[in-house]
Amino acid sequence: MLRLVGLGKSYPGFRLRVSLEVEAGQTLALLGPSGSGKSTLLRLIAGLEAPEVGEIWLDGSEITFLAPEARRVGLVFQDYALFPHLSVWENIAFGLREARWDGASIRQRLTELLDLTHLGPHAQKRPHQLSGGERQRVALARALASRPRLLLLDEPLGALDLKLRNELLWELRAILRQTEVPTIVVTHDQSEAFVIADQVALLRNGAVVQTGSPEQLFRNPKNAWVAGFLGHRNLLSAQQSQQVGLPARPHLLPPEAITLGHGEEARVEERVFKGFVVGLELVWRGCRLYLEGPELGLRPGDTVQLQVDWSKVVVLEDGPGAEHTSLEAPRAH
Ligand SMILES: Nc1ncnc2c1ncn2[C@@H]1O[C@H](COP(=O)(O)OP(=O)(O)OP(=O)(O)O)[C@@H](O)[C@H]1O
Repeated sequence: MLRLVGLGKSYPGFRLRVSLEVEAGQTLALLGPSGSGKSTLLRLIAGLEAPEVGEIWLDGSEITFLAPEARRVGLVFQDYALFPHLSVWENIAFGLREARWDGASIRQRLTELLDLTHLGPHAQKRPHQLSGGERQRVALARALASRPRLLLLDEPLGALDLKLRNELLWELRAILRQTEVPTIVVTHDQSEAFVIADQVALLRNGAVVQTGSPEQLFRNPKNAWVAGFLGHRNLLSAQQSQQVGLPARPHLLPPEAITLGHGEEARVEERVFKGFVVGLELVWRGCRLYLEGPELGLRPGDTVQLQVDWSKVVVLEDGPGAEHTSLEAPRAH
């Protein structure tokens, strides 16, 4: 198990302070906008940088100032950093040879890893003869080879195109589920974090804003910033909340709180075709709401009945830094 206690590092205009825990066998996604400190935190844990304050504990012993190679931490970088002149087999075996494993143990470990990552048929190829996804799996197998106590992945799907990312996301999830090694994955993509991770830590300006399982975070975001970053749309300010009859503090109307087809009248302002779903922008009690769902044949100017289940409305924390700024959201909807 990994435990970070008040771990801190500063750069001009930036200050990181983080306390976190990752349990054995769990995958934690470090999610946050660009510049929030994800890579800095990963570098501190890997020992590539020294912290100014705080402690790092791994399996009950402190490793805060241990040399990187003494930490038994497996690292996968965004560009995979494979050795171009070595075969898949040799890339994966490299660290084991350095650590003076005997030939029979190396062969046995390699067989296990090639099996786990389905790379058997590619064992004799060089990196340039592999697809992006295969290269990613080689990097993963290499990081896992010497049985690390912790696995760190920095934007593991970052370099790949969208279609491949989706495929590999599921492969990565399956491989991580099969390994007992606690893992930290850095990503700025909420959907990626949700597929891979058991726990998500949401980072902003060098601090953890909220941690929890993907469902906990999505269903109970702490404030409008968290909700907005996770892709929620129907965020009401204190004033808008009052306007629709709620107490004067920020609220979230999650999709499951809104049903169409009965209730009060709302006006359709915009309709956008998104492939599997249709997005509708509605005006209800003077507030704009956005909903996605199956095609209902509605067009701008139409009216539709809308009902809010008030028991499903989420109360959000107020205060400085809690508000949602769309510039930091991971992507436009
Ligand atoms: N070596 C360094 N010297 C000075 N400032 C640095 C250094 N490394 C990072 N920073 C600053 O620290 C802050 C956090 O950077 P970091 O790379 O950890 O963010 P990130 O969340 O990983 O961002 P991204 O998603 O863009 O990779 C940024 O403001 C960055 O400019």
